[in-house]
Amino acid sequence: MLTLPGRRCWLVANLSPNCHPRPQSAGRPASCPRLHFRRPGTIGTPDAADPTDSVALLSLVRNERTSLLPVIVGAALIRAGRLLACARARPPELAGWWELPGGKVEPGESERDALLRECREELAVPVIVGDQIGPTVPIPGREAVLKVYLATLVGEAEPQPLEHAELRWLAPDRFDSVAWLPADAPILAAIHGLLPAPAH
Ligand SMILES: Nc1nc2c([nH]c(=O)n2[C@H]2C[C@H](O)[C@@H](COP(=O)(O)OP(=O)(O)OP(=O)(O)O)O2)c(=O)[nH]1
Repeated sequence: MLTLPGRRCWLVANLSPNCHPRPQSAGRPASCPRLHFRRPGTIGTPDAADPTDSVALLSLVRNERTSLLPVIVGAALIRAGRLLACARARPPELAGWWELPGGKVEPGESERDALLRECREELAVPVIVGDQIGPTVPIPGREAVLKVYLATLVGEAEPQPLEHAELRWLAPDRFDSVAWLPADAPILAAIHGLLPAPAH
């Protein structure tokens, strides 16, 4: 059960496997029998949902099946068994820490589109975005979560550090040669498990 800022209601989720969402159709907004609204203090049959709230909330809940927190997306760009690591240049408190390229998902943007945009803005390269890798991780000190997707470069273009201090391609046995932002740790472990050990 969730409460929503500015909404004086509960959002109740029915997790029964027999409960299926109804798609949007002409003249009728999308609705989902899994989700109902109840005013505080009410029990029993759910209230009829306000359709405006319903659509807004469904888009939040359906937003890539994530939490209601804002999402920071990162790209695990892999080439020849190596991962692209990027040293932050700003703000001062994050400068020098290493991360995956990416950033905030803008309102109305899908997570994949945000990654395409961020890779263009930060690295000047087109990419193909694959599946999410590793867990969705809360970012310490921020009301946001980090989600990382596998990605591959399109064509021969070399990523440029347009917004970062430095870029490095790291083999799995060199992941710990740089200081990663703490939220990345479980995701790096998942990427590590995916890549073959380098031949020496
Ligand atoms: N891009 C990226 N951000 C990460 C990672 N790990 C991690 O904790 N973060 C944190 C650092 C920042 O607090 C936040 C990303 O914010 P940001 O300021 O880079 O996002 P942005 O580029 O969209 O924002 P802006 O500066 O353009 O306003 O997520 C990561 O691997 N990649």
